[in-house]
Amino acid sequence: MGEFALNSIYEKIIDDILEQKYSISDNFFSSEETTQLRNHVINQNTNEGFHQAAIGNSQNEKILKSIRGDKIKWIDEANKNEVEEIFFTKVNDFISYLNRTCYMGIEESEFHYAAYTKGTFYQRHVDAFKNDDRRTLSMVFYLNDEDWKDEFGGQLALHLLNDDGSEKELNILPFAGRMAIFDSKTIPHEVKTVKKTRYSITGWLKTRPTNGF
Ligand SMILES: O=C(O)CCC(=O)C(=O)O
Ligand SMILES: [Fe+2]
Repeated sequence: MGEFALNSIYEKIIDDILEQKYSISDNFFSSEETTQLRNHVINQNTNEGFHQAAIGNSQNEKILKSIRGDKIKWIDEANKNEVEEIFFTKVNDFISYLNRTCYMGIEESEFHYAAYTKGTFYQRHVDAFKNDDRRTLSMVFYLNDEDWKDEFGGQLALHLLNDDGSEKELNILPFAGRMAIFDSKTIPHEVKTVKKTRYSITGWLKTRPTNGF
Protein backbone atom coordinates (compact mmCIF):
# COMPACT_ATOMS: atom_id res chain seq x y z
CA MET A 1 0.00 0.00 0.00
CA GLY A 2 1.10 3.61 -0.34
CA GLU A 3 1.71 6.08 2.44
CA PHE A 4 -1.53 5.82 4.31
CA ALA A 5 -3.61 3.08 5.82
CA LEU A 6 -6.78 1.87 4.18
CA ASN A 7 -9.82 2.52 6.33
CA SER A 8 -12.42 -0.17 5.71
CA ILE A 9 -15.32 1.94 7.01
CA TYR A 10 -14.43 4.81 4.67
CA GLU A 11 -13.77 2.42 1.78
CA LYS A 12 -17.27 0.95 2.08
CA ILE A 13 -18.81 4.45 2.10
CA ILE A 14 -16.77 5.50 -0.94
CA ASP A 15 -17.62 2.32 -2.88
CA ASP A 16 -21.31 2.88 -2.18
CA ILE A 17 -21.19 6.53 -3.24
CA LEU A 18 -19.40 5.70 -6.50
CA GLU A 19 -21.87 2.93 -7.23
CA GLN A 20 -25.20 4.37 -6.05
CA LYS A 21 -24.59 7.98 -4.92
CA TYR A 22 -25.43 7.29 -1.30
CA SER A 23 -24.27 5.22 1.64
CA ILE A 24 -25.63 4.36 5.07
CA SER A 25 -23.05 3.64 7.74
CA ASP A 26 -23.73 2.41 11.26
CA ASN A 27 -20.16 2.59 12.53
CA PHE A 28 -18.70 5.91 11.40
CA PHE A 29 -18.46 6.98 15.07
CA SER A 30 -17.89 4.52 17.90
CA SER A 31 -20.81 3.99 20.27
CA GLU A 32 -18.95 6.00 22.97
CA GLU A 33 -18.50 8.91 20.56
CA THR A 34 -22.14 8.69 19.53
CA THR A 35 -23.25 8.77 23.17
CA GLN A 36 -21.17 11.88 23.81
CA LEU A 37 -22.54 13.62 20.74
CA ARG A 38 -26.08 12.61 21.62
CA ASN A 39 -25.79 13.84 25.23
CA HIS A 40 -24.28 17.06 23.97
CA VAL A 41 -27.07 17.85 21.55
CA ILE A 42 -29.75 17.02 24.13
CA ASN A 43 -27.96 18.97 26.86
CA GLN A 44 -28.09 22.09 24.83
CA ASN A 45 -31.40 22.27 26.54
CA THR A 46 -33.71 21.22 23.79
CA ASN A 47 -33.56 24.07 21.32
CA GLU A 48 -31.60 26.57 23.39
CA GLY A 49 -29.78 28.58 20.75
CA PHE A 50 -31.67 26.73 18.07
CA HIS A 51 -33.71 28.74 15.63
CA GLN A 52 -36.35 27.98 13.06
CA ALA A 53 -34.58 26.70 9.96
CA ALA A 54 -34.91 28.70 6.76
CA ILE A 55 -35.13 27.56 3.17
CA GLY A 56 -32.56 28.41 0.55
CA ASN A 57 -29.42 30.36 1.33
CA SER A 58 -28.92 33.95 2.40
CA GLN A 59 -29.77 35.33 -1.02
CA ASN A 60 -33.11 33.63 -0.90
CA GLU A 61 -34.16 33.15 2.69
CA LYS A 62 -37.61 32.71 4.06
CA ILE A 63 -39.10 30.68 6.82
CA LEU A 64 -41.82 28.35 5.72
CA LYS A 65 -42.95 25.80 8.26
CA SER A 66 -45.08 24.10 5.66
CA ILE A 67 -41.85 23.05 3.92
CA ARG A 68 -39.54 22.39 6.85
CA GLY A 69 -40.18 22.46 10.58
CA ASP A 70 -36.84 21.69 12.17
CA LYS A 71 -34.95 23.97 14.51
CA ILE A 72 -31.22 24.22 13.91
CA LYS A 73 -28.01 25.63 15.31
CA TRP A 74 -24.92 26.03 13.13
CA ILE A 75 -21.74 24.62 14.66
CA ASP A 76 -18.82 27.02 14.80
CA GLU A 77 -15.79 24.84 14.08
CA ALA A 78 -13.38 27.65 15.04
CA ASN A 79 -14.87 27.70 18.55
CA LYS A 80 -15.57 24.01 18.97
CA ASN A 81 -15.91 22.49 22.43
CA GLU A 82 -14.55 19.09 23.48
CA VAL A 83 -17.41 17.08 22.07
CA GLU A 84 -17.44 18.99 18.80
CA GLU A 85 -13.71 18.35 18.60
CA ILE A 86 -14.44 14.59 18.50
CA PHE A 87 -16.89 15.26 15.69
CA PHE A 88 -14.61 17.43 13.56
CA THR A 89 -11.53 15.26 14.07
CA LYS A 90 -13.35 12.30 12.53
CA VAL A 91 -15.15 14.25 9.83
CA ASN A 92 -11.98 16.07 8.75
CA ASP A 93 -10.12 12.77 8.64
CA PHE A 94 -12.83 11.41 6.35
CA ILE A 95 -12.64 14.52 4.15
CA SER A 96 -8.89 14.20 3.70
CA TYR A 97 -9.32 10.49 2.94
CA LEU A 98 -11.92 11.36 0.28
CA ASN A 99 -9.65 13.98 -1.23
CA ARG A 100 -6.62 11.64 -1.28
CA THR A 101 -8.36 8.59 -2.63
CA CYS A 102 -11.01 10.10 -4.93
CA TYR A 103 -9.71 13.60 -5.68
CA MET A 104 -13.03 14.95 -4.50
CA GLY A 105 -11.69 18.48 -4.05
CA ILE A 106 -13.60 19.12 -0.84
CA GLU A 107 -12.45 22.52 0.41
CA GLU A 108 -15.01 23.40 3.03
CA SER A 109 -17.68 21.92 5.21
CA GLU A 110 -20.58 23.24 7.25
CA PHE A 111 -22.66 21.47 9.89
CA HIS A 112 -25.65 22.26 12.07
CA TYR A 113 -27.49 20.54 14.88
CA ALA A 114 -31.12 19.84 14.06
CA ALA A 115 -34.09 19.04 16.24
CA TYR A 116 -37.39 17.96 14.72
CA THR A 117 -40.13 18.08 17.34
CA LYS A 118 -43.40 16.16 17.19
CA GLY A 119 -45.39 16.99 14.06
CA THR A 120 -42.51 18.48 12.08
CA PHE A 121 -41.06 17.26 8.78
CA TYR A 122 -38.98 18.43 5.81
CA GLN A 123 -40.67 18.13 2.44
CA ARG A 124 -38.98 16.64 -0.59
CA HIS A 125 -36.03 18.76 -1.77
CA VAL A 126 -32.50 18.67 -3.19
CA ASP A 127 -29.73 20.18 -1.01
CA ALA A 128 -27.60 22.06 -3.57
CA PHE A 129 -28.77 25.62 -4.19
CA LYS A 130 -29.56 26.90 -7.67
CA ASN A 131 -27.31 29.93 -7.16
CA ASP A 132 -24.45 28.12 -5.37
CA ASP A 133 -23.36 24.65 -6.48
CA ARG A 134 -20.61 24.00 -3.91
CA ARG A 135 -22.59 21.47 -1.85
CA THR A 136 -21.37 18.09 -3.08
CA LEU A 137 -22.07 15.53 -0.38
CA SER A 138 -24.76 15.76 2.30
CA MET A 139 -24.08 14.00 5.61
CA VAL A 140 -26.60 13.38 8.37
CA PHE A 141 -25.60 11.88 11.73
CA TYR A 142 -28.52 10.60 13.78
CA LEU A 143 -28.46 10.96 17.54
CA ASN A 144 -31.62 9.21 18.74
CA ASP A 145 -32.35 6.09 20.76
CA GLU A 146 -30.96 2.87 19.37
CA ASP A 147 -34.45 1.41 19.30
CA TRP A 148 -36.13 4.15 17.26
CA LYS A 149 -39.27 2.53 15.88
CA ASP A 150 -40.92 2.89 12.52
CA GLU A 151 -44.04 4.29 14.21
CA PHE A 152 -42.00 7.22 15.57
CA GLY A 153 -41.77 8.48 11.96
CA GLY A 154 -38.83 10.72 11.03
CA GLN A 155 -37.54 8.42 8.31
CA LEU A 156 -35.13 9.97 5.86
CA ALA A 157 -36.66 8.99 2.52
CA LEU A 158 -34.28 9.04 -0.45
CA HIS A 159 -36.04 9.19 -3.81
CA LEU A 160 -33.91 7.00 -6.05
CA LEU A 161 -34.25 5.89 -9.65
CA ASN A 162 -34.75 2.33 -10.85
CA ASP A 163 -32.95 1.21 -14.00
CA ASP A 164 -36.12 1.82 -16.00
CA GLY A 165 -36.28 5.43 -14.80
CA SER A 166 -39.15 4.92 -12.37
CA GLU A 167 -38.73 6.13 -8.78
CA LYS A 168 -38.27 4.10 -5.67
CA GLU A 169 -38.20 5.34 -2.10
CA LEU A 170 -35.59 4.19 0.37
CA ASN A 171 -36.66 4.82 3.99
CA ILE A 172 -33.88 5.17 6.53
CA LEU A 173 -34.61 5.12 10.26
CA PRO A 174 -32.65 7.69 12.33
CA PHE A 175 -30.95 5.28 14.75
CA ALA A 176 -28.24 6.48 17.13
CA GLY A 177 -24.87 6.20 15.46
CA ARG A 178 -26.24 5.97 11.95
CA MET A 179 -24.82 8.24 9.25
CA ALA A 180 -26.42 8.84 5.86
CA ILE A 181 -24.32 10.40 3.10
CA PHE A 182 -25.63 11.22 -0.36
CA ASP A 183 -25.08 13.32 -3.46
CA SER A 184 -26.27 16.86 -2.67
CA LYS A 185 -27.05 17.74 -6.28
CA THR A 186 -28.99 14.76 -7.56
CA ILE A 187 -30.85 12.94 -4.78
CA PRO A 188 -34.26 14.32 -3.79
CA HIS A 189 -35.11 13.41 -0.22
CA GLU A 190 -37.46 14.24 2.61
CA VAL A 191 -37.87 13.77 6.35
CA LYS A 192 -41.18 12.12 7.21
CA THR A 193 -43.30 13.63 9.98
CA VAL A 194 -41.86 12.82 13.39
CA LYS A 195 -43.95 11.65 16.33
CA LYS A 196 -41.16 12.15 18.86
CA THR A 197 -38.24 14.61 19.02
CA ARG A 198 -35.54 13.59 16.53
CA TYR A 199 -31.95 14.83 16.89
CA SER A 200 -29.21 14.94 14.28
CA ILE A 201 -26.20 16.76 12.97
CA THR A 202 -26.54 17.64 9.29
CA GLY A 203 -23.90 19.07 7.04
CA TRP A 204 -22.35 19.44 3.65
CA LEU A 205 -18.96 18.84 2.08
CA LYS A 206 -18.31 21.58 -0.43
CA THR A 207 -16.07 22.02 -3.44
CA ARG A 208 -14.84 25.15 -5.14
CA PRO A 209 -17.73 26.90 -6.92
CA THR A 210 -18.06 26.11 -10.62
CA ASN A 211 -20.85 28.51 -11.53
CA GLY A 212 -19.32 31.86 -10.73
CA PHE A 213 -20.39 32.32 -7.10
O1 LIG B 1 -32.42 14.92 8.84
C1 LIG B 1 -32.42 14.31 7.76
O2 LIG B 1 -32.55 13.09 7.68
C2 LIG B 1 -32.25 15.09 6.48
C3 LIG B 1 -32.23 16.59 6.67
C4 LIG B 1 -32.18 17.33 5.36
O3 LIG B 1 -32.56 16.84 4.35
C5 LIG B 1 -31.62 18.69 5.33
O4 LIG B 1 -31.40 19.31 6.39
O5 LIG B 1 -31.38 19.19 4.21
FE1 LIG C 1 -31.75 17.87 2.69
